[in-house]
Amino acid sequence: MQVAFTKMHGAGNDFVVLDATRAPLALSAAQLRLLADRHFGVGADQILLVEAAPSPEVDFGYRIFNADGGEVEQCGNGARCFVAYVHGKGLTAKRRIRVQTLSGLIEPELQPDGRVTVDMGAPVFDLPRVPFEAHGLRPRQVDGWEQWPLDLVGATAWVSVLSMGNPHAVQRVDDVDTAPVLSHGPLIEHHPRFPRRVNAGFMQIVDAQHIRLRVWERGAGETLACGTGACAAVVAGLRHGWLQGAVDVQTHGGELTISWAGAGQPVRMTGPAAFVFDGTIDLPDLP
Ligand SMILES: N[C@@H](CCC[C@H](N)C(=O)O)C(=O)O
Repeated sequence: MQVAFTKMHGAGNDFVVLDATRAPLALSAAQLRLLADRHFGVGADQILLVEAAPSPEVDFGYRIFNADGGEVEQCGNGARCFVAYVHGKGLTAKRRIRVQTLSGLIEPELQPDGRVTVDMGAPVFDLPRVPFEAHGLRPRQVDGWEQWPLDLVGATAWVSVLSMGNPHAVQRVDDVDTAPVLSHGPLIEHHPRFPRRVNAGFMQIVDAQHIRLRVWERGAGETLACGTGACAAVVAGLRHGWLQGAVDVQTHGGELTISWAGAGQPVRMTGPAAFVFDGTIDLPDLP
């Protein structure tokens, strides 16, 4: 099967974007893994599927698949690339669109300078909805909000737990360059307290308006940036009182700006979205 695609990235978090607005596109998990494979396929952290609006209230449907082929609820950097894609490919003239994801509605808006701002919706702190199994665990209060202990092999990671539509465990570290992202990231991702696995964030506070962040992503490993991870880290930092106002998040792939006005309010994320190239790939039938 010949599949046309567009390669994009948002702050180095890279995507294969597929247009399924005119005809449905059903790819198996193995085909998605091949598309994402950096040696045998195109290469991407996530595959984004652009679909026709599933209801009159929205402009498009948006499905997201991790490099491991699993479908997920939300992708922040992908949301910025999504609006740049539908606008750039002439699928809509609108600069602000309403998009249905698995975890709800988001509203990305293309700015005059080419950057994109996304209303990512409100963060969720209700632990069963993350989902996080806290029974029998004792949290500690740190600067006004709880952190939870995760037993790793020979170590304990204290994490703030929340959902940005997808699950996040954020820990504060002194220095992201020396943080155990590659060794602890996979252990946190697969920790039994997270029944649907989790994205593991490692946040260094530079000052009240700046953080450095690395994220070990569920289903993709460490990426150059994670949009929902940046939102989750800033929300955690604001709740703990370590941050104030709009916060610049420095990742290995670029900078994002995140703001959040408090409980029940949506998180707003601004950052870049870039086209890399268009192509087609001959995808074999893979069950
Ligand atoms: N790169 C993303 C998040 C993609 C999904 C994530 N790995 C998950 O499994 O929840 C972003 O920019 O938010």
